[in-house]
Amino acid sequence: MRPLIAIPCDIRQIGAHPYHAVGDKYVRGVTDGAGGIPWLVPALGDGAWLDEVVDRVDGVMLTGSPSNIEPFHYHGTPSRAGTLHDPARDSTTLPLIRKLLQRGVPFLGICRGFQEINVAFGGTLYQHVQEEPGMRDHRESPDDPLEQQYAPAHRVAFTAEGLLARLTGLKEAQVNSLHQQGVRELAPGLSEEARADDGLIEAFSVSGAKQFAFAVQWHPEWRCTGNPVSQAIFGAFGEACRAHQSARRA
Ligand SMILES: N[C@@H](CCC(=O)NCCCC(=O)O)C(=O)O
Repeated sequence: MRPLIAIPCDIRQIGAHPYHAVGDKYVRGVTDGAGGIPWLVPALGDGAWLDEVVDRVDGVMLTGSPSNIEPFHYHGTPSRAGTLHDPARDSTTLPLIRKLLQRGVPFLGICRGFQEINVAFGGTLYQHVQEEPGMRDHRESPDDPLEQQYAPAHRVAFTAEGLLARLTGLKEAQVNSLHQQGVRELAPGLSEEARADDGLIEAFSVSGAKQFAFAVQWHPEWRCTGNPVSQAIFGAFGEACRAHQSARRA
């Protein structure tokens, strides 16, 4: 049996109606990268139903999204006019992350998901990384073809003897970059796993977690089977989900 891996949805407006949605590349990261069965979980907020989700799943993947976390969650200044938010997603994923840690469910965070884990643990974010002194512009050019948007954009150095270094056997990698927010203060309890040349934290794990609890600012789900670092990340996540599945059934 393949492990059941939950993917919390965004709310996307399509025509006149809001939809609960997850991008295809994330679904394929779960099927092709982690070897799991994806379960798209609607963004319905916290409640007893979320505890039941946590009880039933073998792992959770938190995706990227164009929307930004509402800054009051990290005591940030209000967003600029026109910023895209997704309060339904915030009110689902932030409590979910805390429940996952308590219940030992493996999780992988990507881009917005990486930022959510930091915020859920009490960290803060830069709202516009490119405006910080010495920081590069980490945004993609939205008019470029997808091939170019997801092409390697900059180097990240892996923390010596960290999880990424152990999983890949590498000291560094070139990664894609499609975000404008980023970790300002890393939350207590998180350990840095990779950093860009401008100093931005690009990956972390939860210190001392019993389960796989890891996140990256870049997008390993993009064509994950063609990239050795992405394969290592999804492979380890899938293995952790299978171990949790076995433990749940024992
Ligand atoms: N909005 C945040 C997070 C950026 C992010 O997750 N981008 C991915 C967009 C494409 C997708 O849906 O995968 C920021 O700007 O930092």
